Amino acid sequence: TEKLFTPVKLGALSLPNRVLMAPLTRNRAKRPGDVPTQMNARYYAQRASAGLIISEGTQISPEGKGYIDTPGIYSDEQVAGWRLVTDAVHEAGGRIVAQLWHVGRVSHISLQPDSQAPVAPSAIRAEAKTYIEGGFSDVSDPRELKTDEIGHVVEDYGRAAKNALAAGFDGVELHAANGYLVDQFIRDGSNTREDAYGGPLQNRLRFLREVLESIVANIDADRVGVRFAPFSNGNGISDSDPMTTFSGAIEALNPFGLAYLHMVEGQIRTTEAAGRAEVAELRKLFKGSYVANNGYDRDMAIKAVASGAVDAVAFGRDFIANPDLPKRLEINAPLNEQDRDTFYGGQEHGYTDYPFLDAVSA
Ligand SMILES: C=C(C(=O)O)c1ccccc1
Repeated sequence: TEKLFTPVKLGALSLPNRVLMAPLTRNRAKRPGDVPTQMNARYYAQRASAGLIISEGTQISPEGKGYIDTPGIYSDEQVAGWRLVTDAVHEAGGRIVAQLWHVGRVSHISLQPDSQAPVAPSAIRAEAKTYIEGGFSDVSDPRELKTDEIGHVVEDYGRAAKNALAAGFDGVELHAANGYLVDQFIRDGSNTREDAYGGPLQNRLRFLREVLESIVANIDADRVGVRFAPFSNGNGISDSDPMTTFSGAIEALNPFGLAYLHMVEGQIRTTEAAGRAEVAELRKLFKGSYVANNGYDRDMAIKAVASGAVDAVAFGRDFIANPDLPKRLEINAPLNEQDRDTFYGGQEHGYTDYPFLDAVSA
């Protein structure tokens, strides 16, 4: 059988196959309090045949929220809600890690505590939109985090990792991609700080290092993954030299002994550039398991894993529409049509009502 459908160990995580469910924001947490629900549990349990499920981004604090109805992982009620999800996934024989998320400047004052300005490394507004009550909106002007505030955000990541374990997750993935807070510190287009967190690359990587130290103080490093998107300009992020910046970022990961590096290989939400030469060069720098993402289809995924350069492939939108994606890929069955109108927000329709193959063939 193709290597894509064989077991793999990513750190301490033993997976039955290499078809992973990528993190997918679905904006279906319960109000008030951004709490995961039984409906979320059903959605994730339907997809338990994934080698590993990476949860949707879950904000580590109220300030870390950037879109309407995304779930948090900082309150007791949210932890109890996530417990419903992990129990359901485990009962269905699956494995799931929590993607720890802080949006930084990609937010709106209507989503912030006391309608305050979103926080960021520097007071530079992102050329980005978010969705709030009533629809899309430009993101708000952020304020710069004071040097002595940064430690509190670092602690919020550690607490979120502890909460993820308490909620029954098998591990965590640090969201360091797609122009959100960690990415904002790493890149020179969004970080113009003049303290120890800005300027030279090693300073811009300081926040990443401190956040990882805070996380691995609460959960074993071989249960921790990191997601980068070196070549994406999504959410208005930019860097003057992505290859140098992310070579340094990947080298900063190596001492931790992490479970995996997850890389969006091109522009987010497009399919260009997967497998580009620079990606192969960055891949070689990471001394650990590598999860590839960005528009892979069945043939590309089979080839990438068979080549040995890629240990697993994360599929996003295909997993929205196909709860039994690993089986469909293995037997090369047709995939369900994706309904983009129900990707973000709503209830069961377009969430838990996509058909399984046997339902279709019966
Ligand atoms: C968490 C997201 C990301 O990483 O791009 C996201 C947020 C809103 C819509 C789609 C995706």
